[in-house]
Amino acid sequence: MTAVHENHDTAIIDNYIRGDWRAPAAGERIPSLNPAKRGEVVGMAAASDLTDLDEAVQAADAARLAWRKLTGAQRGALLFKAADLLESRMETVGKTMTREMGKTIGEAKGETARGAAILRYYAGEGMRPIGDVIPSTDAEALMFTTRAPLGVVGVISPWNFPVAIPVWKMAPALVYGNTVVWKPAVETAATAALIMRCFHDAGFPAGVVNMVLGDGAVIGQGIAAHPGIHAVTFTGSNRVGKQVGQAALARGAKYQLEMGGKNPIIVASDADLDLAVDATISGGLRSTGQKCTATSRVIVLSDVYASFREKLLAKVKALRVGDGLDAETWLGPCASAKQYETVMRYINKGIEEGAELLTGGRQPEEPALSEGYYVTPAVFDKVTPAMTIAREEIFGPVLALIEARDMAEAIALANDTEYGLSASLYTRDLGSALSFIQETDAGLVRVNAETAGVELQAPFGGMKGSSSHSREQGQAAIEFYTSVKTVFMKP
Ligand SMILES: NC(=O)C1=CN([C@@H]2O[C@H](COP(=O)(O)OP(=O)(O)OC[C@H]3O[C@@H](n4cnc5c(N)ncnc54)[C@H](O)[C@@H]3O)[C@@H](O)[C@H]2O)C=CC1
Ligand SMILES: O=C(O)CCC(=O)C(=O)O
Repeated sequence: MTAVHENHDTAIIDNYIRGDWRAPAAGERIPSLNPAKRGEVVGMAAASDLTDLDEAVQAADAARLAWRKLTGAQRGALLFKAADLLESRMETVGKTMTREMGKTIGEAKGETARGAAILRYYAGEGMRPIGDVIPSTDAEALMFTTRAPLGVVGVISPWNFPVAIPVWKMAPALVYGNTVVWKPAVETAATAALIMRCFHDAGFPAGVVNMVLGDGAVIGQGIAAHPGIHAVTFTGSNRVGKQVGQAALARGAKYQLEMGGKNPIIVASDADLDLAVDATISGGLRSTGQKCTATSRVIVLSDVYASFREKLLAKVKALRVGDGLDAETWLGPCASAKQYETVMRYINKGIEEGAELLTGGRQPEEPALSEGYYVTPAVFDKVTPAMTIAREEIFGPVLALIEARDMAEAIALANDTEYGLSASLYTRDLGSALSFIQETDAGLVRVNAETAGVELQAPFGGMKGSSSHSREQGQAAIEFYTSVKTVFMKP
């Protein structure tokens, strides 16, 4: 059985275990739906149970000794092949991603290209140093560090970056000699199957990389608690992330969590307001605001507040909402009914708590869009730091304008959150930029650039409640996916 029957509109999406596509043991399926067209089923994904998970863990365990014995260059060569395949399938992957979770086709193809670039980056890591020689106090001894893989790594990934996130977790796990059991979000199961197909066609040995689809509470929690899984990496909500971390900690497994954000952009009095407006829109509303790095709080200094608000509103009102497959669309639907309901709940809460909705926050009026989970981009004015829309992650196209008297107050407001993922400042003043860099509590600090958009070769992760204080991507990945061995050797 193949994973995705591309010529049909509805794909049958099986698990991928021990190098083969497998129907779930219990025969159950969950639909992956098109959020732009209520009722359109993109794929019927395996609704696996713990029997399927056990089989995948056994396959990953059986494959790991042979896999770790390969050289990094040999493992990297397979990742290079997977990168070429993913790149060559960009159209199909991009289109499937847009149909499953709604982001525009341009963003979806861009993300697929990013996935290929991440695979290539980690393919190259197979040839790079993995340790240091440390002078010993014993003249006859050679002392050095090397790194060992952890074993079987469980990967739990969300739907908002269905290619980039799992790839930036699986590629380093694999190149450093681990085997993988991956549970993608079921909302993007068809996209996940296309990634697995690249690994399969690249010739990865059976069992090295496995995919088990299913309900998060069953398979995700099953991965976190499974005694055969040595480390767990998770991206998603704070609520689930904490459960995953606790389950892994309880059995002594290594874990890494990347969770939410409530990311601020500060617009200083001397900022180029046009650039700041563009960054606010791009950072806050691209991918329909469904990025952990999305701009959510827009903190503007009093003396430019009114002119910034006017420029922002004019541009936000002109954004075109529609099906992500339509080349004219700037903003697609929310990814699912659940996400749509969450966003509408926050918009209503904002109004109830006294913020002023200046634009958007409604279903678009075009009849052609009545079948999708669309929300017009919303801008709230008169937002105070205590309001729910200023405190909780919304994950939707909602911007909250907050006024600050001066830079000191703006930075204090920016830090007034349980999260600490990304923060941005628009200014021309070096002093303000330096104070912001030093004082802001965020893992990603951006000056004259939007809050979203991470570079694959740089460490990525948050402070405070946004992460387990670890970093992903770039050279930082080696810290999670390997264990350091200090070797002391004498003749
Ligand atoms: N940091 C980020 O990039 C993301 C943040 N979110 C936030 O989470 C909110 C809810 O989105 P969801 O898709 O429901 O996120 P979620 O945290 O439920 O899902 C993320 C992943 O965890 C899995 N999962 C769900 N329950 C689990 C459990 N009990 N144990 C282990 N794994 C489990 C899911 O199947 C998915 O693969 C969003 O509104 C947004 O605020 C969602 C997706 C990504
Ligand atoms: O901003 C980005 O490029 C990455 C965002 C991200 O990691 C996320 O939303 O989960």
